[in-house]
Amino acid sequence: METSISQEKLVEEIAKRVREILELLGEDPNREGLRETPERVARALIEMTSGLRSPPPKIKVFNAKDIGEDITEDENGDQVILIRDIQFSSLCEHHLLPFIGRIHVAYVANGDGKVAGFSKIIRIVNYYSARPQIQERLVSQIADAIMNSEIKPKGVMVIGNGIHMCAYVRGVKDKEAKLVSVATRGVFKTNRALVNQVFRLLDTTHERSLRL
Ligand SMILES: Nc1nc2c(ncn2[C@@H]2O[C@H](COP(=O)(O)OP(=O)(O)OP(=O)(O)O)[C@@H](O)[C@H]2O)c(=O)[nH]1
Ligand SMILES: [Zn+2]
Repeated sequence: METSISQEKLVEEIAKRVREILELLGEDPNREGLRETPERVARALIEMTSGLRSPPPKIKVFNAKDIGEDITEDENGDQVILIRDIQFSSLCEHHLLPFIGRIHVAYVANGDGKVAGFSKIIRIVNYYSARPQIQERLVSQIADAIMNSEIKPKGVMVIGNGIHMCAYVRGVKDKEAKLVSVATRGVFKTNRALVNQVFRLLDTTHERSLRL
C-alpha cells in the first residue's frame, strides 16, 4: 500500500478489513453497538502506529549558562541524569496487543555544559513505542536515538518494565509476570559503578528517602 495514502482513505481501508474480521468471528458488524466500531478500531490502530509514518522527534539541547546555571565541565561531565517512570504503551508485534509499563532513561552528559530538554526524552519514548514492537527493540531504539542525538552523551542506559497483554489476557494468562529489558550504550557498558548508581536511584527505598 502507498505510504502517501490520505488519512481518510487509510481509515476507510482498515475499517473495511475490520468489518470483515468481525464477520469472520461471527459478529454482525451492522448491529447498533458495532456500527462505528471498524472506524474506531482503524483510528486507534493508526494512532498506535503513528511512529511508522512520521520522522523521529529532535532532541533540543540548550546551554546551561543560558538558563543561569554554571555547570562546569567537571561537574557536568560525570553527572548521571535520570528521567524515570516514563509511562509507555506499545503494540506487541506478535499479537498486535498492547504492552504497557514504564521506561527509565539515564545518561551521562559529555561535559560540554549542554542540557537536554526533559520532555524530548519522553517524546522519543512515545515515538518508538508507536509501532509494532518487542520490548527489547524498544529500549534499544531509544538508547540509540539518545546516543546519536545532539546530547552526545558519554553513555545511555534505558530500562523497560512492561506487562504484555498477550500473556495477560490470552495464552499463559499470567497477570503478574513483567518483562524487564535493559539497553546500555557507551560508558554504561564498562562502568559497573554507573550502572549500580542508576539501579540505586530507581530503588524504591531510596525513592522514599527522597520523598518522591
Ligand atoms: N522477548 C519478548 N517476547 C515477547 C514480546 N512480546 C510478546 N512476546 C512473546 O513472543 C512469543 C511469540 O511466540 P509464539 O509461540 O509464536 O506465539 P503464541 O503461539 O501465541 O505463544 P503463546 O503466547 O505462548 O501462546 C510469545 O512467547 C510472547 O509471549 C516482547 O516484547 N519480547
Ligand atoms: Zn504478543
